Amino acid sequence: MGDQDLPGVLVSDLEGPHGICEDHAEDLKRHFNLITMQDFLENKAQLGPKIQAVYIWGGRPAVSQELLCSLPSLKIVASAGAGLDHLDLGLVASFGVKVANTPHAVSSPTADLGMALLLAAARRVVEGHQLAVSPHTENFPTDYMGQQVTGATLGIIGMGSIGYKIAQRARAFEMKIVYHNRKRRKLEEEEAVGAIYCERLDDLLQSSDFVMLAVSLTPQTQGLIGKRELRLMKPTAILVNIGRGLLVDQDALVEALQTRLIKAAALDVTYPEPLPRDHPLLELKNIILTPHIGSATHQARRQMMENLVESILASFSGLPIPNEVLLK
Ligand SMILES: O=C(O)C(=O)CO
Repeated sequence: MGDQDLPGVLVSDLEGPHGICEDHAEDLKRHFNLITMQDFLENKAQLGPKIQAVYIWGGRPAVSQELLCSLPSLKIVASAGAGLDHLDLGLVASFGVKVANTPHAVSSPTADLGMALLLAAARRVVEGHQLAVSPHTENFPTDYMGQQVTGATLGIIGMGSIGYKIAQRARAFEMKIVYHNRKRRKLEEEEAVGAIYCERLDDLLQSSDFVMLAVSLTPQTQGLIGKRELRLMKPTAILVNIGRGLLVDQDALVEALQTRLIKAAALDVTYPEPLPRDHPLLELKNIILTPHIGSATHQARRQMMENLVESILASFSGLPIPNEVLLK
């Protein structure tokens, strides 16, 4: 079968910063005729009817009403990662189109990164590296102190699969774990990681040495951590965000870090991404920033691609779709 006979799948780009992973393209091309957004836009009338799936990588391409209207054969929107805040699920469903994502592929690497940020912020690893390599360093200070992780209390906000994997890792650090979630976990799941449910977010904020945001961004969670919540946290507390930037009121966070209302923050996600180069968060010493790399391991990214292929192929064959996202 020639490329043109394979089912059409829309991707943002094949290369560049917004492209799909380079080494994935060859695998994808064995199953699909990959059509880039640019090719589609240049020839909508001919290519639109051929496209049966949209492959979202790094949140792109954006799926708008206009796009959905120009894809009459579309069966599925397959989105890499766990977060779905870039998609209007109701809109997609109204076109009779299915949605799938890859929550299982990303949960372990994202939890690993959450722990890496927690440890790095607690022990001031990035600042320490800068000190150790600086040409101006003559002696190592004896008072270069961090926060102890072992035995500290970790408050996890969002106890889905990522939050739960963080709890599993934190247990190995002998941390006390409290969590806040829309729905309480089963007793045996709580006991397996020694996690205590906090019905009130305020109680978690007041008692935690580390607060980990592992919750999805929804209209209900946007701005979850604002001025009031930051004030409730301990002055020695560290905030880690591996969810989405908009979970936190960023201006309030800047102020809290500048005035030492809290000790430090470690963020894999901000808004926008990247931050403008003159953003006040970039000036602070008590912050660690990473460029949204929760799922960025070769293994996870390959599994994400393979999971998307499985979901797309299942939708074409009318089979149950692995990782289908159902409207709540
Ligand atoms: O899976 C996601 O949605 C992520 O953003 C991982 O970092």
